[in-house]
Amino acid sequence: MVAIGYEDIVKAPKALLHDHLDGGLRPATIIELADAIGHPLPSTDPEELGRWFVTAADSGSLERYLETFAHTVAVMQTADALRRVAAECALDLAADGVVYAEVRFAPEQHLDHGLTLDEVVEATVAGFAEGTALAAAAGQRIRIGTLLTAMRHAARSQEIAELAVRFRDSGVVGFDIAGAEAGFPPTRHLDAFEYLQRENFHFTIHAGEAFGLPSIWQAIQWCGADRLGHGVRIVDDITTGATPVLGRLAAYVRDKRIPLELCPSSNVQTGAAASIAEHPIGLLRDLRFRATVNTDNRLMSGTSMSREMALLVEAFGYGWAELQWFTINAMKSAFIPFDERLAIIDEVIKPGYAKLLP
Ligand SMILES: O=c1[nH]cnc2c1ncn2[C@H]1C[C@H](O)[C@@H](CO)O1
Ligand SMILES: [Zn+2]
Repeated sequence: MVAIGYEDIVKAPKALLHDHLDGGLRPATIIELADAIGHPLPSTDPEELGRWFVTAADSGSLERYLETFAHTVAVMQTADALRRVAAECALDLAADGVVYAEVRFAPEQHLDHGLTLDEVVEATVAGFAEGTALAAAAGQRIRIGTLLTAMRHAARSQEIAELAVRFRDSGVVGFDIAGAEAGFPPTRHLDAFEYLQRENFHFTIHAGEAFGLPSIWQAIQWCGADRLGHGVRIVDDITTGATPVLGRLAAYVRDKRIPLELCPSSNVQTGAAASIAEHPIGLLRDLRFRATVNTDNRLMSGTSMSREMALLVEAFGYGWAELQWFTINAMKSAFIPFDERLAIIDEVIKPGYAKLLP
C-alpha cells in the first residue's frame, strides 16, 4: 500500500455531513467575542483555551461533553458574531480541503440578546456565503448547506422545522435534533418530523450515540429520518464472528442505504467507542453500510476532516480508494438536489482522487 501523507489528505476533496457550527469556533475568536461581552472563559490564551475544550469534552459522557458548549453559544448571540463565526467556519473547512459541507446549529440557542429566529438564520447563512466567497477568491472551492437543529430536551422542534422550511430556498437544506439522547427519544418530536415529511423536506436525527438500538429504530421507523447522526450503535444489532450476522434493524439500515454520519473522535470522547482502532467504522465499512466520516465538533475534538481521515488511515490501513469511497458515500447522501451532488462527484471528487490513486 502507498503511504498516505497528511498534506495529501488535506489536498484531497472531502465531503462533510455532520459538523456543528457552535462546535467549531476558532479559540482566538471565542476570546475576542467573549471579551467584548464580558463573558468569563477558562483561559484567554488561544492555545490553552483550545486544549481546555478538548480536555473538558474528553469525559466519557455525552452530557458532560455538551456542557462545554455553554462558552461557544454564549459568544454567538449577535448577528455580527454569528456572521463572523459562520464565515470563519467556511474558510477553515475550505482550507482543509472540504469541498462540500453541511453545517448545523440550533437557532433557539441564539436568542439571548434579542435576535429573532429568522434573524439568527439570516446572519448565519450570510456568514457562510461570505466565507465561501472569500475561499473562492483564494482558489478554494466549497459549497455549504445549513442544517437547523432543534434541541431534543426542549419543545421548539415544530417551530424550528417551520423555520427550516421557510429558509429552504435561502441556504437551509435540512433539519436535525441534537442534545442529550438518553431520556429524550426522537418520538417526542413526531409532529415536527411529520410536518417535514409533508413538506418533502430532508432531516437527520442524532440517534445511536449515547443510547442504542431503540433510538435508531424510532428515528427510522417512527420519525422517517433520511440519515442517522452517528448511528454508531447499530453494531449492537450485528453479531460478529467469522461471518457477521445482521439483525433485522441493521439489515434494514444497510439494505435501505441509510447513511451513517460517523464521527470517530467525538465517539471516543463521549464513550460511544473505546478507541479509534476499535471504532465500529471498520466493521461497518467492511459490511458496506453507507458509512461516512465526519468531524462533529472540531473545537471539542481538536480535529478536522483531514485529521479524522488520517486517524482512520493509521488505525485501519486505509488507502485512497477507501477515502474516496467515504467521500462519495457522503456526497451521495447530501441533502442538496441530486444533479448538484452528481456534479460535485463527477467534476470535483473523482478527478481529485484520480490524481492520488495509484
Ligand atoms: O454529538 C452530539 N450529540 C448530541 N448533541 C450534540 C452533539 N454535538 C453537539 N451537540 C449539540 C450541542 C450544540 O449546542 C447543539 C447544536 O449544534 O448540538
Ligand atoms: Zn453531532
